[in-house]
Amino acid sequence: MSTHAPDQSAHAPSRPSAGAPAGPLERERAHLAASRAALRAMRHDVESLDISDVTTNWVNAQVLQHQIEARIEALADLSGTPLFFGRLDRSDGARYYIGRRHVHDADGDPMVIDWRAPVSQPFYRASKRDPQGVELRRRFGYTGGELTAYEDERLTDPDEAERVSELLRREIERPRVGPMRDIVATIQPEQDEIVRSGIDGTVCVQGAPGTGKTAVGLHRVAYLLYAHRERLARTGTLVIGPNRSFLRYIEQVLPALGELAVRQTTVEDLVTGATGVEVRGADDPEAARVKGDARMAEVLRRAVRAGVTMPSEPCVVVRGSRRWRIPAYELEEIVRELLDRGIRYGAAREALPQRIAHAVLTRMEKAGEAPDDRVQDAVARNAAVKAVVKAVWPEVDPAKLVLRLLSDADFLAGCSEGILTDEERKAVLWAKPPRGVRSAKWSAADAVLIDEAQDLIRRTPSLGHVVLDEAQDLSPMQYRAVGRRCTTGSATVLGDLAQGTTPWATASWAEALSHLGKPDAVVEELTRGFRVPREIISYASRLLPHIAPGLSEATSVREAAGSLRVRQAADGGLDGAVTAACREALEREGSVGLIAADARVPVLAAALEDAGLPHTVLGPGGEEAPGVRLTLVPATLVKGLEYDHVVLDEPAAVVDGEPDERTGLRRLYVALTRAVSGLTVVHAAPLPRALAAGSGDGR
Ligand SMILES: Nc1ncnc2c1ncn2[C@@H]1O[C@H](COP(=O)(O)OP(=O)(O)OP(=O)(O)O)[C@@H](O)[C@H]1O
Repeated sequence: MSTHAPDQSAHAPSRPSAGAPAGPLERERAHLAASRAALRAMRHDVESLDISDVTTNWVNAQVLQHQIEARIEALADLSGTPLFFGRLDRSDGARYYIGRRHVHDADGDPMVIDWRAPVSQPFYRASKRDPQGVELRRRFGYTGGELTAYEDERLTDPDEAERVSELLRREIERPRVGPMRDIVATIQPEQDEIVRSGIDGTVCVQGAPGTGKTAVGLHRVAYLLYAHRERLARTGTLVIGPNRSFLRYIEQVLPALGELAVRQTTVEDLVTGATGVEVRGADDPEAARVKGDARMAEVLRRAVRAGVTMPSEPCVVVRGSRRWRIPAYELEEIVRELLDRGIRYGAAREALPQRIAHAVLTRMEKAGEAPDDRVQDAVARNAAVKAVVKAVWPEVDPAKLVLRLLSDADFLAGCSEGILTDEERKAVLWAKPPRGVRSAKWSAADAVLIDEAQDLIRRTPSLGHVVLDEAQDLSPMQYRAVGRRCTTGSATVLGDLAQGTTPWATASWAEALSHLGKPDAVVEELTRGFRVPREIISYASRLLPHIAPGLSEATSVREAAGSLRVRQAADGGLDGAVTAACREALEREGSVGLIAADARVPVLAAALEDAGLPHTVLGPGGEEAPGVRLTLVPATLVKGLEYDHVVLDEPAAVVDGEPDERTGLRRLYVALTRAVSGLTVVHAAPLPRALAAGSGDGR
């Protein structure tokens, strides 16, 4: 492999003069300029479309105009985003430039191929061992939108050794400012297999911090939208992340890949949106654990059906001069049959009048009448039939039902007999029941219960594909809520068992996938880390035996010696040492994250203020002011995020901020694995034993 850049190459490229034979870099720049011109022409063609002749009415014109505007937007040439990042020369003589989108010339011949097209696949997968018909793979390097370097791999040349791409290293180490970027130019083979796996199967990815799970999940959505655009346009896709600050961090990736219409949400926003309840309360850990337990699904199923009563009176339908009488025992048979069929409560309620009407019609036929469908419909709407339905199979409001379940001890006891213990019932019952659905201080777990109840009444529509990130933190009931949104579709489940910090954190993917309703999903493991330098990941991995003994330690593609510093502050000098570490980090390029136990955030914010260091404090909403490089991040919000330089304040306080030691050490593991280039740990209290142990290097 060889890398060529103006600053390294013996043949520093100069601008080609007209007619002079250009060097390789000039030729590539010329192709870039031609591709940009072709893209402008494609955009111009769409802009100059005249739709006045082809649309017959106003609505069609609006729809078409909207489509055209979307297409124009999609054809924008974003200045900071290179049109292509790679080239493949195949043994059969074909040459393809690989980029974020397809560009063709005036004759329709491709100038740039979409990275998701099948011909692009070898760009990501071909290797010396398996060249896949590729002779040369060229990667391009850009500086500020300018093509400045390229790197070649001759896959069929036996004399050329395989090594880590310099451009990949540079791409990973490019300072982070602002939100997450796409990795389309450097997707690795093991990641590409997940990105391009078929739409019909659910994939679960267990991966250590920084192995690219989030990146892979987002690129998979972009890939599926390309490969199955029509199907997914009909059925929809959804990305679910742990909180709003995380969603803000990732929100630019799909638009940068040309996908503007993918909804991104949290489980909480998903279920509150669907049920219309507002989360204004919080549960204590035990109540939350019980409410999130999968056994609650059966409790709710019983609760929903608890209102069904067996008829004690016959149903008498009067039509003209005749009376038709369905005895109570026959009505009971109908009701039992509907209960046994296990269909949704609401669907059964709609079917009941038709069943009763059918029984009436059977009698009419026996009496020599010849009633048709219209008569059946009329009977089903008869007041006597309606009265039976109302009494026997009452309408159920999901929020009211959950309200009753959590306020009425007898009702809860009846519905949870043999399922919950007395203590568990006590844990979930409201001490002071609210007066109504609106005044109730619903918790996040309550909203999930209401969503489950709603689904028992009416089927939740399924999407085509759902990506679930940081999945290890979901409760079984939350997995069910996500699962019912992809019953007829598929899912990509991403997570790390070692980073689970909820009381109900997933212990095994097999169990999680069964709650999700996808027990046959394939579980893949990613272990090659891209974010965290080797020295830092092995320091953090000291915690692994205590937090997830079964998991293997992540490796790192990057050796960045000197990236880890552990400093003991003098007594009373912690805040000063922390601000000093932040100041040092700010001397370097890139973003700086100061991570601290939530309880320490106000003190540190004041210390930064006193030290005159401009910063933003990350809140649940996730706002980070543009241009401010230092962010103070509460430990509970840092999952999934990353910073070029991390200053970690008082590890012992991070551990103590959690209800138990294992969760505390997991939180610490998350905090220790956010750094791309440097980590400075500052402590006054002794380091947690699991971290200090085995250091052997005087730390
Ligand atoms: N193939 C790649 N090329 C370049 N950068 C990559 C690649 N894969 C991952 N990265 C980068 O590594 C960093 C970590 O990726 P990502 O956040 O997706 O990891 P993760 O596994 O979700 O981490 P965590 O478990 O901490 O949430 C990101 O900056 C991402 O852009």
